[in-house]
Amino acid sequence: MLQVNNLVKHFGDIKALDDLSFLAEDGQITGILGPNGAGKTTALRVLYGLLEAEEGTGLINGVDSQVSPQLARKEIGIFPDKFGLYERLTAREQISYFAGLHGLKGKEKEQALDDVIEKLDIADIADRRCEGFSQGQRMKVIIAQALVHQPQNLILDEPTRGLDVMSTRILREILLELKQQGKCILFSSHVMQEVAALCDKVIVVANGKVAAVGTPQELCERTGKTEFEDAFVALIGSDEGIAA
Ligand SMILES: Nc1ncnc2c1ncn2[C@@H]1O[C@H](COP(=O)(O)OP(=O)(O)OP(=O)(O)O)[C@@H](O)[C@H]1O
Repeated sequence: MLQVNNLVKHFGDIKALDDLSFLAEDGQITGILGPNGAGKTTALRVLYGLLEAEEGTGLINGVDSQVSPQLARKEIGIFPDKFGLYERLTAREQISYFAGLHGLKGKEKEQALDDVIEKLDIADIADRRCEGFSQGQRMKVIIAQALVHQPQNLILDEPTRGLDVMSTRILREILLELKQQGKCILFSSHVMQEVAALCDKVIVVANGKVAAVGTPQELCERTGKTEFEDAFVALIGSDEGIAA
């Protein structure tokens, strides 16, 4: 379970988070949808303890990520907004590096690597250097490194940005499978259809605040619209910075 309570964060004069609170539950895919600059990345960074908010808390399975970052990170996997692979490492070495960062060693680490490589169906590329990997292969390696320590929660920041159609489809299937396993998945997006198609709950964020929370259908009903896109515009007054 992932929760932020009353987050306030400024960058100079910019109020990036303005009393932001939300909850992402186990066994669900929760989407944060908002235009450019809404505060999505800032909120996720506070949640995984990379950034300190002036007010409020970020909780991972109830553990405050500022107070107990090590404990909190055990239960969190991160798919960052900008990712790169170490081109000279093999996929297995890359994933192993992240397993090591999470304190896995020896036989336990080897078993975790074998498990995640099997789960993501990347045995055929596991011992190849990452240079030359396709987008889909890269995406799977990044997911594997996020999941190798078997966290309960997965946070993805704009995961489909720059991905081709095939890789996006594979990623969606992986997220749905993780949801079936009872994991808590939280992802940010500014792509409306993606959020509408995948999410059990949508948190609409604008100007560092929550503008609305609900299933895509609930948000349509609440605004009296049949299309999610129209509901979104009704909720935040504009669709600038949002992709259909
Ligand atoms: N390190 C920083 N220094 C200065 N301003 C920042 C910094 N990080 C974020 N901001 C500002 O805080 C606000 C929220 O930014 P944030 O990146 O959280 O938005 P976002 O919703 O993730 O946007 P996008 O969809 O464009 O990634 C923006 O006005 C942004 O310019």
